Amino acid sequence: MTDRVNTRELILEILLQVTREQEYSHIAIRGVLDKYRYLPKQDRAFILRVSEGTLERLIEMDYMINQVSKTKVNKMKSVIRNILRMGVYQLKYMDAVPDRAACNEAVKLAVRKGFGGLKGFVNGVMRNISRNLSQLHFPDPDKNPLEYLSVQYSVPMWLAEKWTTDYGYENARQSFESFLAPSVTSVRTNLTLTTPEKLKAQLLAEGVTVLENPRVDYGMFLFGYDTLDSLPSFREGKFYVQDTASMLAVEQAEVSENNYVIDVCAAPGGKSAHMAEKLMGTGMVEARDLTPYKVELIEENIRRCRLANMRAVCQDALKPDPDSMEKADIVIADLPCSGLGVIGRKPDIKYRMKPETMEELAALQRQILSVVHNYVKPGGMLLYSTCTVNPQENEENAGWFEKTYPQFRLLAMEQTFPDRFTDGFFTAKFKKENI
Ligand SMILES: C[S@@+](CC[C@H](N)C(=O)[O-])C[C@H]1O[C@@H](n2cnc3c(N)ncnc32)[C@H](O)[C@@H]1O
Repeated sequence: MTDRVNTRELILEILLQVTREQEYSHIAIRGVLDKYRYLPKQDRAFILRVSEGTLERLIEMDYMINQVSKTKVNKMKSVIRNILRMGVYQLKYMDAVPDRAACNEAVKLAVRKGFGGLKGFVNGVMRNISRNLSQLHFPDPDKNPLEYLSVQYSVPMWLAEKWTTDYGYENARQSFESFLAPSVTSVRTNLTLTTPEKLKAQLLAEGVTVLENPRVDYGMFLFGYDTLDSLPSFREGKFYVQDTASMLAVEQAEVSENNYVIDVCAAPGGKSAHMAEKLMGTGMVEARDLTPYKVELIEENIRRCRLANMRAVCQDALKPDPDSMEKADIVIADLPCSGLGVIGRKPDIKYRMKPETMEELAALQRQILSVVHNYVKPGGMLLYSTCTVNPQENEENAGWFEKTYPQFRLLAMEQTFPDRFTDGFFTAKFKKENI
């Protein structure tokens, strides 16, 4: 490892940004990896592995530390708490890091960050866990099944309880387990610019490992690349990073030539771009979002994917737009949600989301739906979707919508649960009767 930059200090920086400053984990990690692009691949892989792994397993790390430390984790200084968490992660999950190195580096980092007075404490906790790793106890799955789920898969108790109540214990267990599996990059071929065969050949030539997506013939999973920006195929717009469940949601909309589509909450533009690509240069997709920053993200994707039949517009979905009344063949309402289906890619969601926020989000979704359904033409479609797994935001909202707006008929509704290759996702497709 290079000694000009201390990789563990960068990992600590990421953990502090996420746990203290409430930064999103993928943004904090990406920020550091982008800034230190010049580091050797091995160092960057270490930063990614330890920061992602520690953040995914915070509850388990705290449970272990609390067994050996008189000062409980929630009473520790945040720097010390996070040094211990990342140190214990290395002890438990990284055989390639010798225990002695994990302990020594944790102590050195505490000193470097101005906590020399606590070096004995850090040393004591780390060495105690290292010596007794196999003797630490964990909740018994038979006696305390919910506590077991919470600690084993690092999910808060309320979420273990709620998911078990809503969908059953085994579904909860499998979903939580899938959140901890290494995440994959799922991509969709831009069929307006290339074919899956040609894209695959180009990616292989760029040194990427490619696995075909068995559920979508233009989808693939990519492994073994450094950053997407470093791939010419990405910069040339030949593929878009998109989860399988999102691709299947767009397939449901049955877009046809010359359709006018309004996507009311569109940034960064994944579903809109997919729609525009399916229109093969015809029709128009209007991709709207709340802020100029979000609109710029959409515009970047329009440029990169070279889509002439898509435009980005700044528009609050809660404010009725008189010019759009009954104009759209398809309205996409992929609304802000609790995001429980994407915890595998964004682990901080499981620590931040609260039941009361989920209630607020379910109410916000109803408010947005009650405005944007007006944009659908008679005979047109409304596609409601979320990337969450929560009956209140999903089936209950779909049921509420059908009851409140009887001119819409529910054609199909699907909840997918997360697995290693797919997010948890919900779609409900409605048709506006031709009356
Ligand atoms: C789930 S994301 C959309 C993802 C997008 N459909 C895609 O596939 O790439 C929800 C989006 O809703 C936007 N949003 C939240 N409140 C909004 C509002 N009142 N009006 C418009 N957009 C809003 C957020 O900025 C966010 O970009």
